[in-house]
Amino acid sequence: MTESILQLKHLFFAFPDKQVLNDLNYDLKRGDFLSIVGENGVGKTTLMRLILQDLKPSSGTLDFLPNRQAVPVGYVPQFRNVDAEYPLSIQDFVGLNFAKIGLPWLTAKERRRVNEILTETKLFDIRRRPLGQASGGEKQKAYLAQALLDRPRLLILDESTASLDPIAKTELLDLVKQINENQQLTVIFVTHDIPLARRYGDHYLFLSPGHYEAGNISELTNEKVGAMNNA
Ligand SMILES: Nc1ncnc2c1ncn2[C@@H]1O[C@H](COP(=O)(O)OP(=O)(O)OP(=O)(O)O)[C@@H](O)[C@H]1O
Repeated sequence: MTESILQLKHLFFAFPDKQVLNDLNYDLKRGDFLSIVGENGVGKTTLMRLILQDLKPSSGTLDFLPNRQAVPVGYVPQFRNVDAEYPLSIQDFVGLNFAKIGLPWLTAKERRRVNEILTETKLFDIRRRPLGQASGGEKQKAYLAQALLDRPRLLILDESTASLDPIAKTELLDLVKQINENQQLTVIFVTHDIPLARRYGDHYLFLSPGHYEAGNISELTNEKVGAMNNA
């Protein structure tokens, strides 16, 4: 049986003036590609903040297995444009996570890892291009490369494809799916795009106010999306 890497049990979360998550239960398995969908304001970002331990559950548990240290988490944010004057090259940007205060250069081993990840994300040939002059899709791939540098076991794509053009969306998600399948990287893909959620996900978690549903991606039918959104 596939091992679990994250278990949510009776998870409740409320901001002082707003109940957001109600008794959420989910068992995330290693190597799964989980699409999380739901309308604006249902709590998708809140759930990511709980997983990233930026917020604490009001009650219930959220456990990494076998423990938190064993599950490094990578995070790719929503696309934000980088100023055209941004001075770092793509390779320096990707290597930023290795930079240490007072020691701004990388060791040979770190440089090798940066090159490996640039190759894996198909950025190697344009590694010297200033990030500010890269296309939207290339910038987002650079964020992906940065998130993969430390070999996460769980990758969160937090609306990371929103505002990319259709080709860039497909390129980014094809890359992630390849790594997901070849390296058993577990992926959480938060999106408003139901067709993309279906195309890449193995399972889905559909959040709606005060309610949720989860299942195999084939069960995420148009009828279900309509019914959940009107519930
Ligand atoms: N810091 C906060 N304090 C109080 N309420 C908050 C805070 N952050 C979010 N909320 C509220 O909690 C609810 C869930 O917000 P959240 O951002 O998790 O939703 P979401 O599903 O990610 O929405 P979207 O799809 O628009 O990104 C919303 O009603 C939001 O207004």
